Amino acid sequence: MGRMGGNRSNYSVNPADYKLLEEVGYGASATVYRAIYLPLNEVVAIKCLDLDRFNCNLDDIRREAQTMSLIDHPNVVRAYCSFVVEQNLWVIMPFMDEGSCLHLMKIAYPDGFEEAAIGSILKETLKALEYLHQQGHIHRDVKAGNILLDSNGFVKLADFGVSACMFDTGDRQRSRNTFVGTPCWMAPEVLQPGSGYNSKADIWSFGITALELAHGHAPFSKYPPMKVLLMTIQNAPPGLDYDRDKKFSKSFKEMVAMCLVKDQTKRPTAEKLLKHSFFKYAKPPELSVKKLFADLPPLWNRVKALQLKDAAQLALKKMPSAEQEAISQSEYQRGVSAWNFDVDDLKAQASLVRDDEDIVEMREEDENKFFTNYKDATDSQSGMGKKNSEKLPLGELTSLVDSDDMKQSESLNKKGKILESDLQELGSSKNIIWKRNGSITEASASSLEKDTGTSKTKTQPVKSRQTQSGPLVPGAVLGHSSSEKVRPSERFENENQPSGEKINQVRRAPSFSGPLMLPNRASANSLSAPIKCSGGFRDSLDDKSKTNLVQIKGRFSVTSENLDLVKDIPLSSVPRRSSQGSPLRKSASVGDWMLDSKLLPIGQPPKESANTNIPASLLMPHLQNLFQQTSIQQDLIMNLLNSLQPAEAVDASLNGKLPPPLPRSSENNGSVDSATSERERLLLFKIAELQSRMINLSDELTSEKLKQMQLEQQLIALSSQEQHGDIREEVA
Ligand SMILES: Nc1ncnc2c1ncn2[C@@H]1O[C@H](COP(=O)(O)OP(=O)(O)OP(=O)(O)O)[C@@H](O)[C@H]1O
Repeated sequence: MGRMGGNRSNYSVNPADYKLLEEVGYGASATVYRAIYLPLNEVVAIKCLDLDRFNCNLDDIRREAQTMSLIDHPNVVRAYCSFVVEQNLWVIMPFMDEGSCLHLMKIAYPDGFEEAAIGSILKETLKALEYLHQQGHIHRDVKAGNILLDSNGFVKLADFGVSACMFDTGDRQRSRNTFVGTPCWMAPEVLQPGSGYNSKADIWSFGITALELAHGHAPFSKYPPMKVLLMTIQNAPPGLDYDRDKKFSKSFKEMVAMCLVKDQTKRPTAEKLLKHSFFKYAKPPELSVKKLFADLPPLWNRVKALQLKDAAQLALKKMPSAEQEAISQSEYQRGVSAWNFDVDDLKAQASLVRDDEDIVEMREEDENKFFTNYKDATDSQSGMGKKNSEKLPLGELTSLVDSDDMKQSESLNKKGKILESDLQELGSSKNIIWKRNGSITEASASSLEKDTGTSKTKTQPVKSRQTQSGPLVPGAVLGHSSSEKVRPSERFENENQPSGEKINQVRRAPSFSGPLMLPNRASANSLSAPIKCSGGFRDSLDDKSKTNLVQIKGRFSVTSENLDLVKDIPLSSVPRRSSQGSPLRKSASVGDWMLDSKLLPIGQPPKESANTNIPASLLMPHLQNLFQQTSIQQDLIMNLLNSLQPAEAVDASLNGKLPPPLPRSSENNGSVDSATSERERLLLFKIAELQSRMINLSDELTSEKLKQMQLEQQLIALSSQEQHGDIREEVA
C-alpha cells in the first residue's frame, strides 16, 4: 500500500493521474473506489457521484467543495480535491481501509459491537462533531455508514458536504421544508414544520447511531419511511432498554438518553457530551477498534461478498413487470435513506394516517415484540436458534407475517394477497456473515430485522446533462468529448480486458469495477432490502399541482398514497381499469402512483389540506390507486395460476404441504370464489418455496466463493512461507 495522509495541494485534478482499483463502497448517491494517485504512488479513495442523477447546481457543489477543503480535523474525512469528469463528480479523499462501521457490522457483527469498541468509535465521532459545530457546520447525516475506520483503528466521520448538497436544489439553509438526512436518524424537530433546527439535530442522530452500533441496526429501521417519521414525532424517544440491553453499562444508557431528548434545547452540545463519564473512560481506538477487523479479508473482498448477497436479493426482485408493479408499493414502504420531503404534504398525510389507529398506537415495544415473536417462532422451527424458513409451511409463514404489526401489508394479506416481497423476505433466511476468525457462517435470525430497514438502490442516468465540467477547486477544466463517454452499462464489458487497456478506460469511465451486473443495487450503506429509486430528479418540483407527491425533491419520490387509507374494499365492485384510462399513472420511480391532474374532473384539486374528515377528492385517488393495484395483483395471480400445472398443485396439496387457508375479508367472499382462493394459496406457497430455494442457492454460491477466496489467500500465504523456508535453507 502506498503512503497515506497526503495534503491537498499534492493532488492534481487530472483524472489521468488516478488509477481506479476496486470498488469499496456504494451509497445512494455515489460509488467509492480504492485508487492510486500515480504521481505519488499513494492510495486514495475516490467517491464518484453521478451528477446526472440529481438536479445539482454546480455552484452549490463548488461552494461545498471549498468548505470541505477547509475542513481539517483528524476525525473528519476531508476532501483532498474534487473535480468533474464527464457526468461524475470525483472527490479525492484519504482511503479508510476498513470501510464503514455499517459494512463491518453487516459482514461480521450483525448484532452490533461490544461496548468498549462503541465507546471509542462514538468518542472519535463526537470529536468530529464538536469540531464541525464549532466551525458553524451541521453534518446532517451522522450514521454508522458514514463512520469510517482504518487499519490502525482510527475513526473518521465522512460524507460531510458534497453528498449532502447533491440533494438540494438551492440554498438548503434557506429552504425550511427540505431536509437532507436519513429518516431513522432524523431528529423530531427536523420533521416539525417551522420549528427550525440546528447542530443539536446532529446530537440526536449521534444518539441513534449509538443505538445502531449497539444493536446492529437503527431503531425503527424495519418500518416504512412514513411510519418512521410519524414514530419519531409521536412516540417516546428510543433508547437502550434497562432490561433488554443488560450487557451495556448505565453510563452508556444515560449518555444515549441525553442525546435522544425530543426537546432540542435540552440536548447537550457535542462539547458538553464529550465530558460525559461514558467518554471519559473510553479506550483509545487503537486498542478497542483495531481488533474488530482482525482476521477479516480485505475491504474490497468484503464489499464483493455484500454485493453478491445484494445481487441475489435483487435477482429475486427481477420479476415480470406486472408482478413488479404489484410489489412496488411494498418496496417503497421499506424505507429510503437520505430523502427530502415536503412538510406540508407530510402533515396532510400524517393526519390521514392518524385515522388509522394501528399506526398511531405503534410503539417501539411492538417492534421488539415482533422480533421476539419472530425469533421464537423461527427458533422453534429450526430447533437450532436459526431461522429456516424454507421448511416452514406457508401457514407458519403467514402467521409470521401476521404477527408483524405492520398493518399496511396486513391490509393486503386480509384479501389473501400476501405481498410477494414479504414472503421473499421471510424466505431469505440466511445471510452470509464473516466470523471474526475468518470462517463463514450464517447469520442468526436476528439478521433478518436488519434487512428490513432503510434502503436505496442505484439507478442509471436517464437524461443527458449539459456538460459543465471543471475543477471544483482551482485547477484545470477537464474536457471530454461526448464520444469518449462510457455509460455505466459499458462498465462491465471492460472487466475482462487487459489491465493496460482497462486503466485507460477507467480514466474515461469511473464506474467499472465489480463483476456483477446489477440492474439495481441495494446500498451497502443500508441494512435493508433494496428499494427502487426514482429515475432521477423531477423537474418543476415545486409545482405541486402536478402530482400528489409527498416527497419529490430527493432521490426518491413518495406519494401521499397510503395503502391503509382504504381497507377491505369489495373487489366485486371494482371495475377493471387499464392504466391508460386511469387518472393515476405510474411514475418511473418506486411504483408510486401519481395523480394526473389533467384527467381529473375540472375543479377538483389534486391535493387538499388534510383534516379529520377526509375529503372525497383526496380519498378518490387513493381508492383508485388501490383498485388499480388490486386489479394488477389479480391479473398477476391469474397469469401465474394459468402457467401452473394443475397436477403440480394437486401433488402439493396431497403431500400435505398446503398451508391452512388464509384469512379473507368477508367482503371478498361474495366476489371471489373459493376455488380461486385455493389456487391463490397454492400459488403463493409455490412462490415462497421457489424464492426460498433461490435464496438458499445464492447463499451457497456466495459462501463457496468466499471460501474460495480464503483458500486462495491461504495458498498464497503458504507458498510465500515455503519460499522463505527455501531461502533460509539456502542461506544455511
Ligand atoms: N474514504 C473512504 N475510504 C474507504 N471507504 C469509503 C470511503 N468513503 C466512503 N467509503 C465507503 O463507501 C460507502 C459509501 O460512501 P458514501 O457514504 O460517501 O456514499 P453516499 O452515496 O453518500 O451514501 P449515503 O448517501 O447513503 O450516505 C461508505 O459507507 C463506505 O463504506
